[in-house]
Amino acid sequence: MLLQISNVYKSFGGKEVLKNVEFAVDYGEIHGLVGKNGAGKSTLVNIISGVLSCDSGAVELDSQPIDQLSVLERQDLGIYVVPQHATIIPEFSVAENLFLGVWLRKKAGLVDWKPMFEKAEQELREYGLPIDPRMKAKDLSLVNQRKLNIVRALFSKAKLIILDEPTTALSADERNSLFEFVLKLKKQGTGIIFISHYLEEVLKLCDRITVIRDGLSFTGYAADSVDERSLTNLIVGEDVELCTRTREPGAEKEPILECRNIKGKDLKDVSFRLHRGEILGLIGFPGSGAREICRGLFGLYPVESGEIHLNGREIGIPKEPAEALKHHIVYVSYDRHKEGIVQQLPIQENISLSILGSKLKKLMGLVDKEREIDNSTGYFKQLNIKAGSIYELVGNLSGGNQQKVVISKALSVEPSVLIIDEPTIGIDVKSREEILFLIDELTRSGLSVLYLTNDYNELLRVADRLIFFSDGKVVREAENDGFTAEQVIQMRDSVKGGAA
Ligand SMILES: Nc1ncnc2c1ncn2[C@@H]1O[C@H](COP(=O)(O)OP(=O)(O)OP(=O)(O)O)[C@@H](O)[C@H]1O
Repeated sequence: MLLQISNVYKSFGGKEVLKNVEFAVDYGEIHGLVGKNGAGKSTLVNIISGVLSCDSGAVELDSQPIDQLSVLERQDLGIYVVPQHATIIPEFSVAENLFLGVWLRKKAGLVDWKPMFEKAEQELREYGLPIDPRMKAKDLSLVNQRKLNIVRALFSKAKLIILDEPTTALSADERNSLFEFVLKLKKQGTGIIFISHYLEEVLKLCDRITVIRDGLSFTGYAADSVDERSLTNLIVGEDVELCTRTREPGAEKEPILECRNIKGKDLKDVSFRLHRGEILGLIGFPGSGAREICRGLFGLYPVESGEIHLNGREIGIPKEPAEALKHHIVYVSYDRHKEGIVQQLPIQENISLSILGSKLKKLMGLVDKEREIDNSTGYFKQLNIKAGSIYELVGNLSGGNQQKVVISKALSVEPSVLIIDEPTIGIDVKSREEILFLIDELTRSGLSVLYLTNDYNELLRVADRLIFFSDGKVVREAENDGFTAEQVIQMRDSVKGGAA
């Protein structure tokens, strides 16, 4: 075995997270690590990489104990974590990123660019990522940024690579391309730990799967884990009901939001309507205008001209989120770390951030503390946030529970238009269904939703109508009439370039 973990126990201030975990990864094995939000997956990864030490138990690499080694010492032995959020430096070239910390230098200390680019080109080709090493990393697609992170680990002679939710926000095609890349690593003998909440891909890609539940581990061969449903039940410990929206046929079509000829950098001419109580699915490649209009409606993307009508009345184009919030238009960003949470603040203050200037405002700029606690406690319970109390720091929560805080913050505004961009990132199957049920329920009392996600299976379960974006315009509209994800991909691809 490459990695062997036995009897691991870890608690945080009396909260037992891992009680007795056994886990092993062989050379050339892809090992799936799954569990509910807060089950302890990241804690286990941190124990493997050396960020945390376990309270008791053993961690061995190549049959040698590594418990006492630091993160850097473990990296030298070949353990690398590729986090979900690419750790590349966007303004640096691909080569500079690849050799970060070990840039090739001339005698005078200056960077020796020519050999550095040549070596980078050679390494990238060798590891199956033939991209231009001179390119700025920010210009790479999301999937190539993730691959660059993996190549960086390989270049540093990684034996064990831990991929933390590597397919988040990737399209179906990009996911497949990443899978091929990972399978190549497996063939070369690299051990891989693959963490994901997308059980379909875990079952497809992994040789073995370990489920962490109630602090314990259960390992089995993927081929024996009958299907997604039985794996879901093992993770959650109970049957999960899937949310399927039951639209009322002939529901009243009262427009609530209308965008007319919206133009801006990547927005060439966007017009569409959103009806009261409707969930409208937005589909399009990056840069097609789908994400740009979502952000533009919340003052996070520059819109130069056009009209936005809300409830039949023209409102100005928001220049900043506060202006959109005044109209009860809220956006949940795909990037919770940059635009969703403040790690250093407790849950209750994070949830309140969107309503400090409205619902919670008291005379003389004071905050209505009682209302703040009521509001946060309500969402804490409703979204089943896993934490000791509303006073726990958000930075201490698991990723999925942080996302629930972001959604609570958005719902606190009592939005009339909720714009959600990859809302279920990092959320486990049970929580995802709870959130979908909640959104479905809120639309029955008038909430209207713009829903943007690459997960078309999820989108098709909840959207009433779909609009397709290409080249900064809406180029096709369709009622969601029992389409499959494959059909949606075909429709999306057929409109690329602007043809309806
Ligand atoms: N530094 C810390 N201090 C206190 N509690 C912590 C700390 N780190 C993690 N926890 C708690 O340990 C538990 C496990 O968290 P962990 O991040 O390992 O879960 P996870 O399985 O990775 O979840 P997710 O799927 O949501 O990312 C959570 O309840 C979390 O709040």
